[in-house]
Amino acid sequence: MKRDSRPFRVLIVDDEREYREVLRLILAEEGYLAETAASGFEALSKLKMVPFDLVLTDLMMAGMDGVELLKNIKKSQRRVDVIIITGYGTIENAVEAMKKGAYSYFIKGNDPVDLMKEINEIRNGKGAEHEQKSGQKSEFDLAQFVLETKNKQFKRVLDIAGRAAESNVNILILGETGVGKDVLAQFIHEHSGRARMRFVPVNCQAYAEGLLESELFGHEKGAFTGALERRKGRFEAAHGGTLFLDEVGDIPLTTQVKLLRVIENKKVERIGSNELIPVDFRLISATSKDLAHEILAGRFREDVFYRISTITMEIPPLRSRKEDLPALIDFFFQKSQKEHGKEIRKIDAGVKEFLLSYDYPGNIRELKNIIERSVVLSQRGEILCTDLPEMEERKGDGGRNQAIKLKEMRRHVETNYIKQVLGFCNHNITESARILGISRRQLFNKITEYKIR
Ligand SMILES: Nc1ncnc2c1ncn2[C@@H]1O[C@H](COP(=O)(O)OP(=O)(O)OP(=O)(O)O)[C@@H](O)[C@H]1O
Repeated sequence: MKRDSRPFRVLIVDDEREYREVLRLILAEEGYLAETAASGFEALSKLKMVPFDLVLTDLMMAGMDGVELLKNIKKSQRRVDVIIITGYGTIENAVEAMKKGAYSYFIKGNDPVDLMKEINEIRNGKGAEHEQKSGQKSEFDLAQFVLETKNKQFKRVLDIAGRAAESNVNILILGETGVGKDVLAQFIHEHSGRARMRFVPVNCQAYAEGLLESELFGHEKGAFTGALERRKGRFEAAHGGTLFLDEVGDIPLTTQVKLLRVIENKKVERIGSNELIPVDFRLISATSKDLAHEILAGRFREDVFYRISTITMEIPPLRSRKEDLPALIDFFFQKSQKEHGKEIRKIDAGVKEFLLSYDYPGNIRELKNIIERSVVLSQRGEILCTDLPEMEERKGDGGRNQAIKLKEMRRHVETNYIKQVLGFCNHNITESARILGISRRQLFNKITEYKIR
């Protein structure tokens, strides 16, 4: 939903006349239609008459405070976003207010440029996105996923995820690429007490080392070349909600040290600043790497591992839960037809057989892609074997499998024959090599390779 087709109306509520007037002037200069109210009561009566988009309200006010006002607004006008304005001493209350549906909070005395950015964000539509999060309707639509399973191991994972969601503990999700770690992280967030707040994913693999730190911790203007503006990091963005560190195994060691500090102290320091900003987040991490191996190789810190993995769960690869394939295949066919406006009336028996027996090294992502592509490429409502290049590749694979078998056969025959000759020659290597028609060195190599004793 774009809101910039009509004037964006902001209501400033503060019992301090000077402050609300200054804010009104700044907002007017930025092109907003700003009005003021001196109390929560006045604000509510103005809200009844004028359709405001955003309310900026002071937290501490006589009569009705900012949180009370927020509750009243969310009761009757859920679409109106609210930013809480607060002093340093009352940040905790502002955080509580965010849990009750405030969009964010702004500390009096901070640079108003930050506040303007936040307001712009709301105007540009992110507010609408957030509104979904803070309202009854969830952005993560369970109907978009198959979270029922016939597989014992995955059933257990879902059960643990559901129970762990209610707590605040750090969760580590393991599993091969494409098994649905991201989906499970969102599932946990949506079942937690933080569901109304943000779910902030960070793909740690996607950033160069320095950039990852700035992404996570934020930076001050001029903190490094290219830091043209002050920027909040993802820890701050996840305040009150859930931070999801995807591919956590790819975080460089130096960043891991800093990460550990934030996880332990729940305070973040933007790059180029000494100020410690309190952050309240729930941490979910995921990786497709073998972290035990990474720790042994000196690429992952053991202390970080223990911090992030109070509860660990591993999603099984799709090839080991083939009993779920029929439901998943059906789901992705339905979804793709709807999304691409196509109707599939006939699917080749060979295609079905292939989809049910293929091993999916790319897991659910691969299954989803194969089906989506076949639906997009389908003609006259039919899906043919030729629409699935994976089937052709597999035919080629048949040849490779045969080659492996031949190699095994050769190994078997050679091992037995070498053993016989060695016995016949009383384990004399020179004599055995002569009979076999190979050099001493070649025979040594074969004895080692075939582990002949
Ligand atoms: N249970 C599910 N139901 C429907 N779709 C799913 C399910 N699990 C995963 N998917 C889909 O499969 C794709 C891969 O899922 P996801 O990104 O969660 O995997 P991942 O394990 O996090 O992968 P990576 O390790 O590459 O980050 C996504 O498009 C996702 O929507």
